[in-house]
Amino acid sequence: MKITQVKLGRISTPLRVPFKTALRTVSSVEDVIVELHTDTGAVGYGEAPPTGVITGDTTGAIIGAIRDHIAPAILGRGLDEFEDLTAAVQKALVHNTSAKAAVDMALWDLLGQKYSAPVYRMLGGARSNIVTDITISVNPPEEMARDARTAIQRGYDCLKVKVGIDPELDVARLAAVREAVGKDVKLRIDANQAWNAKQAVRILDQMQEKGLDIEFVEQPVPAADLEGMQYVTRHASVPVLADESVFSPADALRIMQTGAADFVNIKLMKCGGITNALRIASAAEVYGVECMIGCMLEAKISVNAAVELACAKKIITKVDLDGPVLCSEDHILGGAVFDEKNITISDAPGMGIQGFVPGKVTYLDD
Ligand SMILES: C[C@H](N)C(=O)N[C@@H](CCC(=O)O)C(=O)O
Ligand SMILES: [Mg+2]
Repeated sequence: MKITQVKLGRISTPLRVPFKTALRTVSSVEDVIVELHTDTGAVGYGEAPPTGVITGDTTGAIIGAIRDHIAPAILGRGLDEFEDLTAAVQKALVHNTSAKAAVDMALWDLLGQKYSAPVYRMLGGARSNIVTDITISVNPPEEMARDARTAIQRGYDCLKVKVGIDPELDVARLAAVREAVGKDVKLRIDANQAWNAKQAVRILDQMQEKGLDIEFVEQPVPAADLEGMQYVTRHASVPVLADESVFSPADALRIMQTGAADFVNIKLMKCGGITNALRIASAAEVYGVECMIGCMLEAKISVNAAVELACAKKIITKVDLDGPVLCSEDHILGGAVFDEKNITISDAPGMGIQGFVPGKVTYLDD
């Protein structure tokens, strides 16, 4: 099986409600789509969203990185040299992790198709169902309470609550959400780097003193502030999960070796795909650090790839793969079934993606 064409396209999917974090507000998911065509007729699918505020990747940069750097490194090469192919993707240029992730997942999709096996089974096959949380955007407390009630009505029992805009409102936000959902719903919070270390400890302690029962806090402090993160991990009454501080396997190792966080969030868009995500998962197994599998605002191809990883590895104990259920439409055929919180993996070879609803992708060469 040889790669004969790297085809790029764009797809836009509206969100049910605007998605708001301490870093950005958006009302649609905008993705670059990758198709790796082969001489056997098999097609590998990949996807990358431009999450500039976290990865630095823009739509233009993702397209340029794949078209001008990554595609020339893999075109004409065969799947038999899989390890060299995945290495060529990572070595084609520095940074640009979203572009690398899109191509890397398409290569894994092809590998599974070549050997007629679902990717999650090739990687470990720990389970075939997972349960995701759903994100509540950061807004005034009463609006967040309303959104939390809607999520409960949709069947979710674990909410990831965004905080960090006007931090003085954050305790009131969580109090409103807890009151709206009752005591049996899990609440985890994501500050997206908005606090400083001392402020984080104060806010988290206030939340726990009020009995708000927070499962963990995600990325309380700026990505580069590992000392701050370690301070929060040591002093706060709530466990800490590192997100924006962990891009590469080396970042993950540093966090694990220094105890700067209790858990790490693996996202394909930060680490450059399944290949590096597996390295992070292996390090986590060695250090006994549980992982979350997360996503950016992504549609179903790349979240489906993350589902493959989550279903393969038991060290992934927390799931934040709500991209598809935040969308009001699904333009992608095949892959995992996203039935609100319940995600069931496809048992088709590769990653099970079958293409797109006609007319929804704008191909760049057309
Ligand atoms: C969508 C997911 N639940 C999430 O919150 N992901 C990111 C932010 C993604 C984005 O801005 O696109 C996170 O910080 O965990
Ligand atoms: Mg996060």
